[in-house]
Amino acid sequence: MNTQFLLSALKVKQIYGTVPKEVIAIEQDSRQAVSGCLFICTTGFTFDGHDFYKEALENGASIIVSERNLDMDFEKSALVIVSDTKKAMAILANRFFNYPSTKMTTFGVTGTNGKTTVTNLIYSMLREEKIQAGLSGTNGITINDELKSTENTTCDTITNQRMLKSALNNGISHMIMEVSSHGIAQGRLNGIDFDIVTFTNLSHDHLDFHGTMEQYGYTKGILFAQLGNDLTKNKYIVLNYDDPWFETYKNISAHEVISYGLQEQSDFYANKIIFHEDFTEFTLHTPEGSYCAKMRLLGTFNIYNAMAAIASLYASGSSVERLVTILQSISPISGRLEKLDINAPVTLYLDYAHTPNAIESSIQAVLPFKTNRLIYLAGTGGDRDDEKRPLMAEKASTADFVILTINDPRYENTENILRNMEKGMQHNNYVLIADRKEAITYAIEISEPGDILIIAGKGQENYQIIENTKQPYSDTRIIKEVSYRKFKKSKPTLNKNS
Ligand SMILES: CC(=O)N[C@H]1[C@@H](OP(=O)(O)OP(=O)(O)OC[C@H]2O[C@@H](n3ccc(=O)[nH]c3=O)[C@H](O)[C@@H]2O)O[C@H](CO)[C@@H](O)[C@@H]1O[C@H](C)C(=O)N[C@@H](C)C(=O)N[C@H](CCC(=O)O)C(=O)O
Ligand SMILES: Nc1ncnc2c1ncn2[C@@H]1O[C@H](COP(=O)(O)OP(=O)(O)OP(=O)(O)O)[C@@H](O)[C@H]1O
Repeated sequence: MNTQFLLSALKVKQIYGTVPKEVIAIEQDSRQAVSGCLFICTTGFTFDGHDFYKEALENGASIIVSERNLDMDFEKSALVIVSDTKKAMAILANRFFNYPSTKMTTFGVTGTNGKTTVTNLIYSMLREEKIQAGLSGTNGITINDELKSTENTTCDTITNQRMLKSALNNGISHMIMEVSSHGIAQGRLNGIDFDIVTFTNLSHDHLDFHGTMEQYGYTKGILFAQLGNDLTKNKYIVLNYDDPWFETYKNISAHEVISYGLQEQSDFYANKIIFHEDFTEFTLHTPEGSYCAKMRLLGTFNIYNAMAAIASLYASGSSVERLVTILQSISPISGRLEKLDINAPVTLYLDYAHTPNAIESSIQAVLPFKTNRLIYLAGTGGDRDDEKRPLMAEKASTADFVILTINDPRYENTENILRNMEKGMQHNNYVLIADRKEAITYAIEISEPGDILIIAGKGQENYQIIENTKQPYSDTRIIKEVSYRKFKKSKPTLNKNS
């Protein structure tokens, strides 16, 4: 791209040296810098990108964008000083990739729980309609059904713009993005022209980062504000009417609100709910009429997720009747209260619950089928929100027996994590087992015919974070091996992803 044109998007404070005619790439990570690229220095939580400009130059960067003067040879490369490199990064990335989000229907889904489920439902429904759709979130980026893993649920600004551009080049017309509160707070979404933003719910999580629930809620609200005030475009906010943040969020943007919930006041509401062991039935009332809905997803929380997805697609112009038909055929989302086929006299669910509210929701979902004991394995991560730990154990206490363990220890002392969680236990039927594999083995070993087991915390993730490295790890693999040993009924079917 022509450098003058690119830089004219900014109020530049000072330019040292002569800028080259063209910029061939933009990068914020010196390790990714390539010949002829523009490197932007941003200050992070761990490093200051300004400390890496020399590495970027060695890798061939021809322009450095910085907040301060740097010791450089201006004969060889140029230095552009701006007041806020994070803001500049989004402005430059959007211009460099030519504003791809403005050329697609772009969905953003945020909330404490349910983002992956709702985004996957929207994606699957669109794919079922043969619409070219892309998806980004906790499981990575999927373009044309091809999955690429990513570091974050919500990628950094430049990766986002590159992804959107690549999606556009691949013919994608609808992009669905999981939006984390970290992503919003760090401006990773700046410049993304969302058409529909959807809110699932807000409950205790990530307070190590946000400090208070108010700050956490405020941060989520920024996404709704970012829909803007330009009413020449039809944009929508899809909100959970039953969440206490509904009233706050509904007034944040000038755009129309579409609400969903279990109360008649919502635009989309569900009643006459019948829970079956393998599916759920309910009547869905919508602005287009009432329908008998059926889905293979379980629990009241998934009725909320299904309504969030349907209401979001209704906002983008889909027919509700058609969406209700498609919903029936959608498979449960991998690792989200997913019933695993282990050919045993117990029922075992793999779940990703790692917040107090999610644990409560997953337990509520299986209670209608409980005939014997409910055994719940709850895990949490090290070096993250420690306030939620006792609250998680408190919610898990609804189960008859609880195993407290760890998801990703990182650098934290495992004893410390478990003792923290233990404080919330409401009865004495529990054990603390730091090693997750041992904990899962224990849960299955003590199970008896008729028991329900929920193995929560990691879902289908294929790693465990120990110190700062991701070690290969899989709950599914352990579950299948141990249950085969215990029940010896069928050989476990393991594929390379399990
Ligand atoms: C705490 C946090 O959110 N950190 C995120 C942040 O990293 P950071 O601020 O620490 O960046 P840094 O490592 O200090 O680097 C600063 C700058 O120096 C540059 N640098 C750094 C090193 C080097 O050698 N060369 C170099 O140029 C970096 O590219 C960067 O531009 O910005 C990075 C780029 O956007 C993110 O990848 C990183 O996510 C880390 C890995 C992370 O674990 N984040 C979690 C908390 C997170 O964001 N989670 C949410 C999901 C939460 C949920 O819902 O469960 C998510 O969206 O993933
Ligand atoms: N709408 C909901 N309300 C409450 N709990 C939910 C809801 N949807 C999902 N859950 C619970 O949260 C877990 C994680 O679901 P999901 O992955 O869809 O959420 P998420 O917001 O993407 O999570 P994360 O941000 O951690 O990736 C599920 O396994 C389930 O236990």
